[in-house]
Amino acid sequence: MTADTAPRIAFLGCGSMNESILAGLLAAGRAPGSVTATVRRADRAEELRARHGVTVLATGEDDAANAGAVREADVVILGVKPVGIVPLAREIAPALRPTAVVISVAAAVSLAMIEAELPAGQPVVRSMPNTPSRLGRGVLSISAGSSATPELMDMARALLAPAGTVVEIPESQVDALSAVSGSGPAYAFYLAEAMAAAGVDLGLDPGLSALIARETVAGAGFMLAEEGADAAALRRAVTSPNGTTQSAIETFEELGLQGIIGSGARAATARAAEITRELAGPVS
Ligand SMILES: NC(=O)C1=CN([C@@H]2O[C@H](COP(=O)(O)OP(=O)(O)OC[C@H]3O[C@@H](n4cnc5c(N)ncnc54)[C@H](O)[C@@H]3O)[C@@H](O)[C@H]2O)C=CC1
Ligand SMILES: O=C(O)[C@@H]1CCC=N1
Repeated sequence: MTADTAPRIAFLGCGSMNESILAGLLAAGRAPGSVTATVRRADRAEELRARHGVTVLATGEDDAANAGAVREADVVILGVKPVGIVPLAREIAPALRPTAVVISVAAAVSLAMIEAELPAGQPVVRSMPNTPSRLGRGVLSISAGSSATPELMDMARALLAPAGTVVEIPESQVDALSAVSGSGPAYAFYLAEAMAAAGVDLGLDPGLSALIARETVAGAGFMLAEEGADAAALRRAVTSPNGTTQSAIETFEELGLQGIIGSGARAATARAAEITRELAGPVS
């Protein structure tokens, strides 16, 4: 895709999440010239320019950086912390092209909260991505705002597809999806940390234990990524009857690990709802 034909994208707030999507799109061939990003700090802007070759504006240097980035954009991806989304939408509203699609990747900020700040009819999409988007292996949900037509959702799907698997869901399911795939990479990394700690406990050198835990979770991830993979079947293939793995899995079951993971996911959705309430402010 050349910079001339590709939709022009503005990434507003380019931290952990938006940089992951940006990197995924660039790795798949998107032209750096079709992208502008904004961040707060000049040193972070320089880092992103050096790493990705895209235009990056720093709000710390230029108050009008966000407005400047969106003026020519066909797609605007809001990637600041949830508390910053509504003020950012308000800030860019006068500079948006009427046809520009605004995609928010923020947890807990509803389509209605964003739409309320934008000109009537501005198309808005809510997305819940995850950081493996950087490798083109993300999961990215999309949910349509009130002015997002099916054609526009097809466009959003095609735009994000190079970053990973795109699934369209009703907005009511975003918090649940976020508890599985949005936060999920952290659960997998946490598992790798726990396995490394277990190895050290069993007497392994810490460096060796970290290496084998990391490579094992990554290797298992590659197997899960194969066409038609089934997590339970893959697990059974490792678990010899009356063998060592069976002992480990039975211990996990006895200690209620599945329930613990369920509780963690429920806590994530509860926190999302709580942040939404905090952002909405006191009901008068
Ligand atoms: N980190 C993750 O794995 C995921 C994050 N998200 C969502 O993505 C959003 C961003 O999260 P992270 O990337 O983790 O945060 P982050 O703190 O790494 O990135 C935020 C970036 O926004 C910049 N920023 C803040 N205010 C700005 C403004 N007014 N104008 C321009 N730039 C501004 C900051 O300088 C920073 O670079 C959040 O709303 C979060 O809910 C969603 C899914 C996964
Ligand atoms: O932790 C968070 O709030 C964000 C949303 C999903 C992943 N990270």
